[in-house]
Amino acid sequence: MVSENGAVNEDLVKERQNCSFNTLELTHLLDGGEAKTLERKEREEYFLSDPAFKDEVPMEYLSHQEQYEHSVRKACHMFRKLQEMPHGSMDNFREPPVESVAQRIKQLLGGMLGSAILKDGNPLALHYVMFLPTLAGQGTVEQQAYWISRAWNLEIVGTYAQTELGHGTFIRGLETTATYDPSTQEFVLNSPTLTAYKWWPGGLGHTANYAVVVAQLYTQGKCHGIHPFIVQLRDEETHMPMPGIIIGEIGAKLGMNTTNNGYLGFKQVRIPRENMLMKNNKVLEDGTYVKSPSDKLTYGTMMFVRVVICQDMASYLSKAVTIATRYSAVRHQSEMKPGAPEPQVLDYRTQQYKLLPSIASVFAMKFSANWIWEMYNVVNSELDQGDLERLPELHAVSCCLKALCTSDAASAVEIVRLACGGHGYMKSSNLPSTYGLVTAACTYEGENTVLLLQTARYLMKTWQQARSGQTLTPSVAYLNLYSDWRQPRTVWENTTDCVIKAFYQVAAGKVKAAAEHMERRAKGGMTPEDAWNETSIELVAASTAHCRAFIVEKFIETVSKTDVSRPLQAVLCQMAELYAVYWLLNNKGDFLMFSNLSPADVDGLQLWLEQLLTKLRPNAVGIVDSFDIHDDILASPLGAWDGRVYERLFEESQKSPLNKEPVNKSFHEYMKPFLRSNL
Ligand SMILES: Cc1cc2nc3c(=O)[nH]c(=O)nc-3n(C[C@H](O)[C@H](O)[C@H](O)COP(=O)(O)OP(=O)(O)OC[C@H]3O[C@@H](n4cnc5c(N)ncnc54)[C@H](O)[C@@H]3O)c2cc1C
Repeated sequence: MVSENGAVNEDLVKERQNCSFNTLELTHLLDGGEAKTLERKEREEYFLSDPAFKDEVPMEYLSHQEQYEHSVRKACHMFRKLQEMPHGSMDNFREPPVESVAQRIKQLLGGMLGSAILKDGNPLALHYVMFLPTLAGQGTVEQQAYWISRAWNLEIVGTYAQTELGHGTFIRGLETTATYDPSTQEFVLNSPTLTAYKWWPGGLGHTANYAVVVAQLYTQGKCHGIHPFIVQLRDEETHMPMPGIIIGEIGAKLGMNTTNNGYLGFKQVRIPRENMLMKNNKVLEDGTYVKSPSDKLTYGTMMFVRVVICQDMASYLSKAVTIATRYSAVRHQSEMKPGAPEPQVLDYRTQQYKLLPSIASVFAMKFSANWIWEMYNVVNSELDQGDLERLPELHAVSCCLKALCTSDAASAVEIVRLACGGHGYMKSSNLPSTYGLVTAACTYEGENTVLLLQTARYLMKTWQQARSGQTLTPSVAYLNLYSDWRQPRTVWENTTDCVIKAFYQVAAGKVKAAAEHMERRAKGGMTPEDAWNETSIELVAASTAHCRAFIVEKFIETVSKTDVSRPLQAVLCQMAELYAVYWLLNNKGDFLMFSNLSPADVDGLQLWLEQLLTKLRPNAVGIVDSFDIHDDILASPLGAWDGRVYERLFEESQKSPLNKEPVNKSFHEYMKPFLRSNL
């Protein structure tokens, strides 16, 4: 039913009336408390009410070049506003004090506010996300004092240039060289081949004037592997490329078209010795190389970035499911019963199956990101005391969690986009650009398959330890418990305890199978490397099962411990169960093979899934409303709070430049002569 006079759509009004819990309570829970919700809303109001961020013509109708120019304008305005943002207005009466500038920057670059202002990527993002943290993490105290203050005050704009045309994952294979010349105390940077050109860094094309460049270090005739160097790319006044710097943008991509990803080649470019970031390894004036005692210290930044990625994935997905769920409540289609009115598409079981598990995934990602953040802090404080024991475990968990959160988010965004039928294919729905942003994260900061294989390496090691009877660290302790999956089966029960156990049984079974198959290959005469490669499909599957098991466990554990009202508790538990049963049924072969599940139990599980969908259906709109996403952040006619889907879609269509004139000149230039010539 279409609303009159701009009122809220009647279906949405009904949905909201039928919601069984207090949506504000869930909003506060997700934000981390009422004060945080208020802070968020103030921040959103401060930025989103600014007319400088509004587009007269939607960005997608601009040329590539215009899109870039608008993005730079918006990005500069965004960070200027951030600097001017009142810091203390709330300090006097709010505890804890208002968020730090670093937190605000994170919000401005993240999946909510950031993607509302710049839908297709921010050309200044890398300056904050990678350039500054690398200076902080890898520079000496003197280097930090000089470079961080210049970067922080935006006297210079930087990026992080690691990936090359020829190498991404395999960073030891990078070809850019930095050769030390003791006679001038300079490094000479060179790109010996085309494949040595840097390729991908955000902001590199036309935005940054400096970069941290990762290159093979040569001194005294010897290669010491890859190291980071600060290189000036462009003149600070004219922005012209510096001598010997070959620089530009890599071109249009599936998404993120305004991040200005660039290429960079060096022709014997000289930089002072002091521009090598020397917190860990050093080159002395005479060219002597001094190696750091431990290079594990850079793990911290990597892990921090992965946690942030998981949080961002939850944000992007929460936007997509809000759009698709509100639309599904407003959209009526077909006849369920002959002659009956067309139902809301949300009432179709298959539609619920597309939307509700995707909504549940948002919670799963948020809770597991919180959990790994706590683990990160514990392990970091242990590191300060010289205790490195849990570092490999944290590394393994962060790798697979980044991989699953990004790949789940990418498939869920696509599922809910399809759930919006044709309208989901419209750029204006904001679902295509959301997909572009999310799927990129499957590749950057560690390609997902490669990350899962890193977790697998850890699992293979711990598997050997389990076999030799050693006690294992918490996230892999299940390998001790379920190492023998051929032990007699016990009775299956549709309970969360039984389900969690089953996920771990599957993970243990898959770890064991991969380990045994690798061993068998090695015994058959294969080199360990070949055996690894031959077994890698199963290794990736083992990592995935391991990660899914702890996401399920953390989800169920978190909701059972959360102190909330009973109606909300019920909804959260249903979400956690739905998430678990959905993934269980999606992989039932594994569960039949490795857990207590038998074929006779599958019908019961299917019924459980359907019952959960039925229970959650009346709260679907309420749950996405609780995400409390500002209409300007959703930026979608399908998902706005008032549900005026058709009016808004039509309004959006009017923004197409083609509709500015009744007849396009191409009719007279091409069509008419063509049509006439056929007479
Ligand atoms: C949007 C975006 C932004 C980016 N921003 C930056 C940036 O700011 N700075 C920067 O330096 N880089 C950046 N990158 C580059 C990014 O880090 C690399 O794309 C990434 O590391 C993967 O490397 P690759 O593209 O060379 O893929 P490859 O490593 O060539 O991977 C190709 C395929 O080979 C497989 N593969 C590779 N190695 C193995 C292995 N050991 N075992 C099994 N399979 C393997 C992979 O799984 C994949 O399927 C960005 C990339 C994207 C998409």
